[in-house]
Amino acid sequence: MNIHTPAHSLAAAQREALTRPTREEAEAAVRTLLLWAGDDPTREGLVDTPARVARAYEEFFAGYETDPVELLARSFEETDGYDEMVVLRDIRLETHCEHHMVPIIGRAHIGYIPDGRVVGISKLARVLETYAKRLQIQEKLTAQVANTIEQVLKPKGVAVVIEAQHQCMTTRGIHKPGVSMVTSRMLGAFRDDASTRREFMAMIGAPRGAGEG
Ligand SMILES: Nc1nc2c(ncn2[C@@H]2O[C@H](COP(=O)(O)OP(=O)(O)OP(=O)(O)O)[C@@H](O)[C@H]2O)c(=O)[nH]1
Ligand SMILES: [Zn+2]
Repeated sequence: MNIHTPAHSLAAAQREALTRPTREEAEAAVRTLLLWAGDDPTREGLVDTPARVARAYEEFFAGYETDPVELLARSFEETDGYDEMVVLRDIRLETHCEHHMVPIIGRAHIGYIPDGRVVGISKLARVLETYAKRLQIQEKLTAQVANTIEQVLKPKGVAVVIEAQHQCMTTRGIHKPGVSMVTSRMLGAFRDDASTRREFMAMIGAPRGAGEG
């Protein structure tokens, strides 16, 4: 695969090479996991669980079916020259860790400085949601959201900060509840100009240290 393949199409291209199992095969896999956990998949409480899990997976991983670039396709130019920062803060984030397939729960903050065009503000949250409904690591999710906004909208700058708790660290393994991971991706003016970055950090009430360096 060409290294210049845009991030948003990577998952789609990779998936083309894969054969999707049938619903029955997916449910059979869940039955195997129930047995592996040590339970009896034929008992009353579990007999419908494979179907429920398959439906839940359709919801958790619906983001493979959506092209985030299309979400940003409609933009508006009648802004009377508005060229200040636009920030969407405290967007609830739910995604799944690609290592353990357990939830990562947190908040995201997205900012950009328009260059003649603005986008419907809900679309920024939709871009986040599309990438979040795929298996993720937080760094990749952060970069994908910022890169997509930059590629499509071509603004003067894009900033994305994500703070999240990883259940693979809170409910298993190292068991450290209360620990958040903070990631940021700064592009354009947010990367080049410290005062722009500080203004964004102040607007989102950023955790100390986020986005610096
Ligand atoms: N960088 C990064 N690491 C993550 C993320 N989500 C989970 N991880 C880490 O991925 C690593 C996977 O490490 P492994 O040693 O392969 O797996 P493991 O034996 O289950 O690791 P432990 O969680 O330490 O028990 C762990 O350190 C997780 O904490 C993420 O979004 N970003
Ligand atoms: Zn994990």
